[in-house]
Amino acid sequence: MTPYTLRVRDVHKAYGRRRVLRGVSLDVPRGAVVGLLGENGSGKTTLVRIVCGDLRPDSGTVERSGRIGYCPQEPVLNDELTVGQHLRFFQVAYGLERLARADELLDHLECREYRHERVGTLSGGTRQKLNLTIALMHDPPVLVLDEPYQGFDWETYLRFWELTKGLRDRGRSVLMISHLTYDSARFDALGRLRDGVIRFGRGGTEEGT
Ligand SMILES: Nc1ncnc2c1ncn2[C@@H]1O[C@H](COP(=O)(O)OP(=O)(O)OP(=O)(O)O)[C@@H](O)[C@H]1O
Repeated sequence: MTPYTLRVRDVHKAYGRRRVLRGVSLDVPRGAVVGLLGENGSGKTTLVRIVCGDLRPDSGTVERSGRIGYCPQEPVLNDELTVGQHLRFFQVAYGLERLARADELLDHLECREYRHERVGTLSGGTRQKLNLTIALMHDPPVLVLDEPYQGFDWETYLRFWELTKGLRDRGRSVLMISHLTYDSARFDALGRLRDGVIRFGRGGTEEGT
């Protein structure tokens, strides 16, 4: 069995003449949390979309074992539906028998009380908690989180990292886009996307954007 649950090799992607990715390679081992930094427009979202299978690379390969959980930067939620209705929708989409993991996540993020609220009435931080819950509720082996703590207050931010530690301990592989300099020590490895390629340092050794 491969020690990697996500492996990206020599990925290239251009939009017309703009060559955004010029040979990106990346491994996310089991039980590792890998951070990805990069300036605005460096190609992070392009790479994430390719990893998730939402966009085809011009060349190169992406291998991943099993399902993926994707937490996009902009929550894709329906304002007219309640939190609970979103969870039921994704329960069916993911083919889950029960919502036990979703309930656990809502409890951990302290937002179970919003279960019957329409999403259109929620604060930005609470919408983001739901966004994250949806990405994690089917407990996939590979997670791609695009600035997952946007809008979180400090307590929730710390809870988020407790949650991430739990994912690491259970052997999940996490690729996380981050913009925060003080985050860097929390990653097992940290890559910076610049000029179309990723250069790696160990977590805690790389400067922020
Ligand atoms: N669909 C598209 N068509 C043409 N150009 C695109 C498209 N998507 C992205 N780009 C361009 O590709 C480059 C990389 O964009 P991308 O969104 O991947 O960067 P990013 O690192 O995620 O940026 P940010 O930090 O601002 O979110 C940018 O110059 C952007 O304008």
